Amino acid sequence: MSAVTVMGSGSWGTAMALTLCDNDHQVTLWARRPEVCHKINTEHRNPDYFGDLRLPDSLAAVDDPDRAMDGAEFVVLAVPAQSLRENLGRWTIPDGAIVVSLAKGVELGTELRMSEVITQVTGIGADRIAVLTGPNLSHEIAERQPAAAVVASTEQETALAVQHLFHTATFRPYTNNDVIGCELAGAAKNVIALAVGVAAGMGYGANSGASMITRGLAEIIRLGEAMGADPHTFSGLAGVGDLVATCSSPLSRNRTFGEEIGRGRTVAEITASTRQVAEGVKSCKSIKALAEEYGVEMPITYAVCAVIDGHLGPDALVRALLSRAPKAERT
Ligand SMILES: NC(=O)C1=CN([C@@H]2O[C@H](COP(=O)(O)OP(=O)(O)OC[C@H]3O[C@@H](n4cnc5c(N)ncnc54)[C@H](O)[C@@H]3O)[C@@H](O)[C@H]2O)C=CC1
Ligand SMILES: O=C(CO)COP(=O)(O)O
Repeated sequence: MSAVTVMGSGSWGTAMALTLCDNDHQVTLWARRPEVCHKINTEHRNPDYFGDLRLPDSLAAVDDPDRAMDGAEFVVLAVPAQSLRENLGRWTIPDGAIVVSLAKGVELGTELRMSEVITQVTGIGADRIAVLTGPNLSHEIAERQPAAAVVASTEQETALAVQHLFHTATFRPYTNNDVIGCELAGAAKNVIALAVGVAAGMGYGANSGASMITRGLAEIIRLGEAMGADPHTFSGLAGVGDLVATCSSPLSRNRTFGEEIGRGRTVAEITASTRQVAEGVKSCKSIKALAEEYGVEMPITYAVCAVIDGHLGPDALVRALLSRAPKAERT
């Protein structure tokens, strides 16, 4: 049994906390809002994210970050990507703790991956950081539906420790040492899910979705290879696996956000109507900046940025992609 603290009590932090409780770890969940802590501690529910789902009695919620992390051997970071730097700046991660990053985003302005932000702000070395990613829609995980995942770390011992930490009867993490590929894949698939959602919202069917998923994968691989990722990572759970799950599922916030755009709502309207994060709405810009930096073509990502910025309507997005100059598939 290990002492684990999950920092962030939204959908994914809560689902991972209950998975860790299923493994009999001593789990503390940090929630910003005292009323969320109260509900978790007294009613064993987090209704903003999981309706009536009963959380394990052993799960303790705390609203003070220092108290939440006191004595933690593992600290699991589950706040949105664009808030990670600010939060880490306020927190003190216990000496020696292994840090697990859950956020799927690339920081705006710096274009840093989450593990890089963690090292930059806390000074914690890459050998004590792991990234957990893969096809893991939180509601399915919270219902204990079977799923696989990837734990990536440059340090094999860290990857193995985190794999062991999370491995339950229904949740099966594999290890991987390609942190760049795993993090990039997790962030970039959200952008492709926005595009697939736009097409779905406009009434297009499976052919359009599959075409965007496949060409989306091609542009993610192009960027990944330029950044030094292992191309094999993209045919694994962090790549194709997460891309297919996110782009196909009505549970995906990114796909749903795209669908709403496809139906004619504005980005401002959709953002105002949900408290949940759709990381691709911001990360599309940092991924576009990476594409520019590495000189890689990412037409779907560029078109998504134009739609999010209001420069392109949903129908123009589809036209823009189809009217590009004809080319061979493997380029
Ligand atoms: N929900 C899912 O199915 C999965 C989510 N992820 C990733 O996990 C990360 C967190 O996502 P979710 O938990 O799903 O989001 P969410 O929107 O459900 O919850 C976000 C949580 O962070 C808190 N939060 C928001 N802004 C904050 C700030 N500035 N400072 C501190 N806390 C803040 C919210 O109060 C909430 O507790 C994202 O990067 C997402 O891509 C990864 C895999 C699955
Ligand atoms: O990352 C996810 C599934 O693996 C969750 O996707 P959304 O953030 O689009 O809901």
